[in-house]
Amino acid sequence: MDIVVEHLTKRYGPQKAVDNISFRVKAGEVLGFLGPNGAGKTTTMKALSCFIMPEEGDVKIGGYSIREHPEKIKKHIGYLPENNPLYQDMNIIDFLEFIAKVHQIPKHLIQERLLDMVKVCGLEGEKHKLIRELSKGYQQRVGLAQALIHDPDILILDEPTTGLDPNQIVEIRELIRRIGKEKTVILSSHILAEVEATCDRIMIINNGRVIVDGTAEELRKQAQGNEILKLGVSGGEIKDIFDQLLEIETIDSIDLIDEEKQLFEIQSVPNESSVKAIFDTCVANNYYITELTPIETKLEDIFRELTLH
Ligand SMILES: Nc1ncnc2c1ncn2[C@@H]1O[C@H](COP(=O)(O)OP(=O)(O)OP(=O)(O)O)[C@@H](O)[C@H]1O
Repeated sequence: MDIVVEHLTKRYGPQKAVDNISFRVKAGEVLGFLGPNGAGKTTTMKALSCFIMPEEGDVKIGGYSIREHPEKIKKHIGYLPENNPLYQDMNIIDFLEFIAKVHQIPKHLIQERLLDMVKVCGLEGEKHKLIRELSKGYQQRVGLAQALIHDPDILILDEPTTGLDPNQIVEIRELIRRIGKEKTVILSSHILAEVEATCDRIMIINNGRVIVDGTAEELRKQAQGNEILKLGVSGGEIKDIFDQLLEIETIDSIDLIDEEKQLFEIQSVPNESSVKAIFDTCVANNYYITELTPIETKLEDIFRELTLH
């Protein structure tokens, strides 16, 4: 089921929380919304889940508009809100049964769905505990189970790992990845590693606008443009090596980064690789390469560069 967002705008008073956002999500895709605090991620997710109505623009899910058919759309969406509100004094089974009834799942199917969710979300050992007795990681699993109980095609997860310890984060990410094999997933985060580890595609949002949209690899390419290599060469005088490398036409600049280890940082001209020419030059001069590795622009740097303005 595809999601099509067209010119979505939501204002709170004079402020545009979401400002003319348009994008598409294909069925089966896992999309990460990334952005600093207040960027507009939650507002966009609420509009997609029909919890708020935008002033302008539209969202179409499976061809249905949120303006005309919110009830139809809600049946296809599972939503895990920020801070995962749960009824603390219910046990897991009672809570999930309650949510199943809210979704009007036929009575004779509820038991089977409950057991399914307990299994999928790894809640077997805890299912009779009260929600307030659960660890945060398990509470988050219950949040996922309630979002999935009506078997929606689309899952919208607002900061699903916030407040979890590193082990719990890994577990929830694995669970999302597993679920993402069968469903369209949109999740938000301000942690880059999170979206990189979980999502097929990343959208960076800032001040209510989409400023970048692509795979992690595309983002890196877009940001760095040129090949950057870390090169270590021995078997010759550093000045001679430097001069020989300068002869290579595809090399744009060379920096000496460690004199003792004879390490250089090499930047190639746009759209060219210098790897083969470096290798040939070293062989021709009886130098030997101690290191040759591409330097990737860190997504952290790209994120900071794009959202600090
Ligand atoms: N109910 C509201 N009333 C007034 N302003 C709001 C309301 N909800 C959100 N905003 C404002 O809209 C902007 C976008 O908020 P939103 O919650 O969508 O951002 P976010 O990217 O999800 O941020 P965070 O990562 O901090 O959760 C913020 O400036 C926020 O203060």
